[in-house]
Formats: sequence, C-alpha cells, structure tokens
Amino acid sequence: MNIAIVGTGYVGLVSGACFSDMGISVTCVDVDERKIENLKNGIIPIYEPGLEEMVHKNVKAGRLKFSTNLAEVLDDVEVVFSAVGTPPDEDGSADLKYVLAVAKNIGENIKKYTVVVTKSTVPVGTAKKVKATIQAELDKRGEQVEFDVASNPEFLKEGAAIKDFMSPDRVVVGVESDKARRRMARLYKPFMLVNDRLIFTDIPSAEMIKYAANSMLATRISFMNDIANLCELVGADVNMVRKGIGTDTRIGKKFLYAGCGYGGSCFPKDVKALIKTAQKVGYEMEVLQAVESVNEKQKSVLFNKLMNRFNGDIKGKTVAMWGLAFKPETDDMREAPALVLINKIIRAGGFVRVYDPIAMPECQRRIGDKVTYCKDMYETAIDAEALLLVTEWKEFRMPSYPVLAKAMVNKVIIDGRNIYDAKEVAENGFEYYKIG
Ligand SMILES: NC(=O)c1ccc[n+]([C@@H]2O[C@H](COP(=O)([O-])OP(=O)(O)OC[C@H]3O[C@@H](n4cnc5c(N)ncnc54)[C@H](O)[C@@H]3O)[C@@H](O)[C@H]2O)c1
Ligand SMILES: O=c1ccn([C@@H]2O[C@H](COP(=O)(O)OP(=O)(O)O[C@H]3O[C@H](CO)[C@@H](O)[C@H](O)[C@H]3O)[C@@H](O)[C@H]2O)c(=O)[nH]1
Repeated sequence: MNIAIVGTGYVGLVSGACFSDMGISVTCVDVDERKIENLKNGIIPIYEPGLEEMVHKNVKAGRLKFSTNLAEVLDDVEVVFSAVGTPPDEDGSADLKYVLAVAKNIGENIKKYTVVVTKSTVPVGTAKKVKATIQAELDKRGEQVEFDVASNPEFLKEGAAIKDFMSPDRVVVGVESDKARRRMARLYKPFMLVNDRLIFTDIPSAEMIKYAANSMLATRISFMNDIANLCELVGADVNMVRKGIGTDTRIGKKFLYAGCGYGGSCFPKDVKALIKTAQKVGYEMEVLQAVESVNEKQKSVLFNKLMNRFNGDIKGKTVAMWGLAFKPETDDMREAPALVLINKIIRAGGFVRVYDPIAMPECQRRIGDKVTYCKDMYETAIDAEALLLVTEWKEFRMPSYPVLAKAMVNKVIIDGRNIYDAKEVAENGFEYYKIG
C-alpha cells in the first residue's frame, strides 16, 4: 500500500518510519523546505531513540520518501494522514489552521478515492470541518471525487515513540464508511499480527478518546502531586503511598509518579483544549480545571523548596540544575518545568549552571545564555549552593557524592523526581529534599 503523511514533526516522522518499516510505501510531506531538504540528506530534526536508524534503513530500501509537494504525491496514495501541529490558540482552544490548510490542499488536488485521516490531536467535530473543506474545494473545481474522512489519534510517548507505535496498546480508528474501515484495517494489519488491538469507533468518539486519555493521565499526575504535597505536611512518604495504591490492579502502577509538574507538547495543551471544548457547549470540566491549576503550582515546588532552604534569599547564589527536557530521552522542551524554574531563580537573583545530555542546544535556542551550559553533570556543581534534579535521565541516578561534595559550596540536593534514596544521600553528608 502507498500512503502519504503530511507534517514531519514527532508524530509524522515516527509514523512514517514505522509504517515504512512494516513494508508500506510512505511519502512524508512538509511545507518546511529546509526540513525536507535535511531529511533527504539523512538529517533528522528531533532526538528520538531508534528513529534515525529506522529512517535511514527505510529510505535506503526505497520505502520512505520526502517531499514538499502534496499535490504530486496524492495520485499515488490510498490513504493520506494529516499529522500537522494543533497548537493552542490564545484562549487555549486547539488552533486548526494547519489541519484545515492540509484539507484545502487535498480538496484542490485529489483525483481518486482517498481516505483522509486526521492523526493530529483535534477537538470533536474537526473531521466534519475537514470533510466540508475538501468538499468545498471539489465544488469549486466542479468535480466529483469520492473520499472518506477518518480519525486515527496517536498515542505515542516521546522517548519511547518507536516502541509505542510498533506495539501499541491499541489503535483507535473512527470511520463513517465500510470502505474506509476496510482500508484502514488493511493498513494496520501488519501491526496486529500478534494481538488484534484495532478498535473501530464513530469519528466523534475517536476524537474524544485522545483527549480523554491524555486528560486521565494528567489527572493521575496532578492527583499524585496533590497527595505528595499533603504527605509532606502530615509526615507520610509519597513513594510508599504510590506503591501501596499502585498494587491495586484497579488503580495500576503507571503514571503515579509525583514530581515537579507535567510538561511536554501534549498534556498541558490537550487539558486546556478539552476545558475549552466543554466551555463552548456550556459545560464546566471542574476536575480538569483543578488538574491544570495543581500542575501550574507544582512547577514552582522546587523553587519554593530552594527559597525555604535559603530563608527566602538566593541573591548571588549559584544553583546547579540536572535535566532540562520535559522528560528523559527527548530534546523537547515544550512546556518544560525547567524553563519555569530557571526564570524564577534568575528573577530572584540566582545563577544557574545546567547540564542535560541532549536538550542543551534546544534550551539555548529558547533562552540564550541566561544560564551557564556545562559539559557534564559534575561541572554544574562547581561553587553551587544547591543541586536541583529536574529531569530523571538515567545517568543522574548514581552520582558520585564525593565528587559533588568537593565541588559544591553547600551539600544540598533537591530532587524533583524522587530518584534518590534519602538514607544514602544523608549517609554521604548531603541534606536531601524530595517531593512528598
Ligand atoms: N509530539 C507528540 O508526542 C505527539 C503524540 C501524539 C499526538 N500528537 C499530536 O500530533 C500532532 C502533531 O504533533 P507534533 O509534535 O508531531 O507536531 P510539530 O509541531 O512538531 O510538527 C508539525 C509539522 O507539520 C508541518 N506543517 C504545518 N503545516 C503544514 C502543511 N500545511 N502542510 C505540510 N506540513 C505542514 C510543520 O512544518 C511541522 O514540521 C499534534 O496535534 C499533537 O498534539 C503529538
Ligand atoms: O507518573 C508520571 C508520568 C509522567 N509525568 C510527566 O508527565 C509529562 C508527560 O509524560 P509522558 O506522558 O511520558 O510524555 P508525552 O510524550 O508527553 O506523552 C503523552 O502525550 C502524548 C501526546 O498526546 C500521548 O500520545 C502519550 O500517550 C502521552 O503519554 C512529563 O513531563 C513527565 O515527566 C509525571 O510527572 N509523572
């Protein structure tokens, strides 16, 4: 089968690599000419474990191609995925301008039956708008071409994107015709050989499933952050509480980690967008409003702990920071808690020395030289009065305490992801503060 994927962001590129790895012929299309030129030259714009190798392998095999011209590609494909960005509008709603621009382009150019699938995260009702946009262009052309729209939200996590795509918990496809359903079932067949996890729904339900899933996960995190903050006040330990509740199979162990707030390109934006969707139809998502406000507060928790430790004054003090990306195994800093923290420390008169294995160039692109970028984790500790752990990269898990102790002015560790053993840190002569 031949398919096109429009948008070569995280989702477009990972989908393109994985579909082509399953023997499907894929053309990835983007309006960004430099990105496409780079991809043609083997340069991958994002860091994602395993992605570069997979792209190179499938390009070499002739199954994965790149183009800036969707019109040229359309004649040869049976399915077109739209995986362009859906950033938040000023009011938090999803901005559909890229999705509808793709629909317009398709309407201007399709000549034969095609299934047009939205993979981007879009509010309920978007497929209808996509359909109307394509139809309006066909009407302008005065031509009749049969097409179907479908919704196939993507559930991959950054840092584990290839594994998530290749062995998904489920694939959700919203369709409104049998013909589209059969075509999508054929496309996903190679992924379903071991376990059939293809769920067909109507289109509005598929669109809602994506927001409901992300909102549920964000809710678990904010709930645990709330519990963590309460644990501190009443003398309980959130790590023990997590284990105690996570072993209840009705609750489950995943996504119960308290920390310094959720970030990334999805949870913050999708929670906001679902709240907006509800408001537009006169409904208040009260739980999600609380989820969002707990998360906003949580992004300041490390800063508050730092200020408390230094009696409200960090003027002129140097702080070491480990981790910048919103989570490990990615260079993505969209909505990263580290950005909030850096700004607060600088505003309070402190200096920040940072290290992240991958995300430092991205951080520099965003905030320039407001902080000192260090060549390794120990260099950040030089003259530091406190060390803040913000992103739980594996290489931070077993630090050499003697090396840290020698470099730091004060032996203070504030752990935003609860990765250290309090006893071990104390035995090494450090003061230790964690979340909850
Ligand atoms: N990042 C993730 O982990 C993830 C996971 C699941 C779902 N999603 C959703 O998938 C969608 C895409 O996310 P992303 O992070 O990959 O996006 P992104 O913003 O990183 O990339 C979008 C790409 O689309 C391109 N584009 C914009 N308009 C175009 C057009 N008219 N024609 C061709 N290309 C165009 C841009 O140049 C860009 O390269 C969003 O709706 C997001 O919410 C993201
Ligand atoms: O127990 C946890 C789990 C995660 N996080 C934080 O939550 C954020 C998001 O993490 P994660 O979900 O692993 O990363 P994303 O790549 O943003 O993936 C989410 O968003 C994607 C885009 O919609 C979806 O496809 C995925 O299913 C969904 O997990 C990060 O800041 C994590 O540090 C916690 O604080 N505690």
